[in-house]
Amino acid sequence: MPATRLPHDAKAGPTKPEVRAVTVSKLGLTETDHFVEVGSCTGAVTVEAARRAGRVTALERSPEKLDVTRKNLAANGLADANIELVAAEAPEGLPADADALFVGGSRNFKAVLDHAVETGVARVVMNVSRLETAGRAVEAFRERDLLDEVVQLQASYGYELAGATSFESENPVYVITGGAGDASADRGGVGA
Ligand SMILES: C[S@@+](CC[C@H](N)C(=O)[O-])C[C@H]1O[C@@H](n2cnc3c(N)ncnc32)[C@H](O)[C@@H]1O
Repeated sequence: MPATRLPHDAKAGPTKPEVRAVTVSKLGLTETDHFVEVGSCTGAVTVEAARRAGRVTALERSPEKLDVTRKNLAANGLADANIELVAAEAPEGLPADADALFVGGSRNFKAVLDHAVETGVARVVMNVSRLETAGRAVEAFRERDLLDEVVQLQASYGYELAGATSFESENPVYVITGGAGDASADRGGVGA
């Protein structure tokens, strides 16, 4: 896969490359999938998902940020890909035929998860950085029988200090994974 270029920036993004790698892996995207994203912001995840999924719908409540998504998709040669960009605050605007859903923005997340259950989304991944929101999100997955696992990721980046290598740490991110239906074993779920 080519490296993801993000020449256009937006507040609250981008998701770090290491977190994107795990997120996209958990989503298990294939070329027949309709991938849906809530909160595309810089489009960092949108770009990587669009290289794997057959169809993409990206929702972003901020029209300015949606424009950043659009520009970064173009910067990665994906301007003509099968991607629909929707300026809406989910659950408004969510399609009913998603195979894989990534919740990158947490507003209304319970209603978003309700929609995932109602429409039988096979793979759902939600990334959360704030502890309290992570706790509520895990509960919401569990209450809806969506939960497979929770992974806490924390990357530290090495930099040179006095001729040696020291590390600068990023905030941890909670990657909550699951899905509707009986596909837990296929997703490698551990029944968290
Ligand atoms: C943490 S950022 C996502 C970062 C993104 N994954 C990236 O790499 O740039 C969260 C984004 O979700 C958007 N958002 C939050 N809740 C939303 C909702 N219910 N519907 C649509 N967008 C939402 C916010 O406007 C914000 O741009």
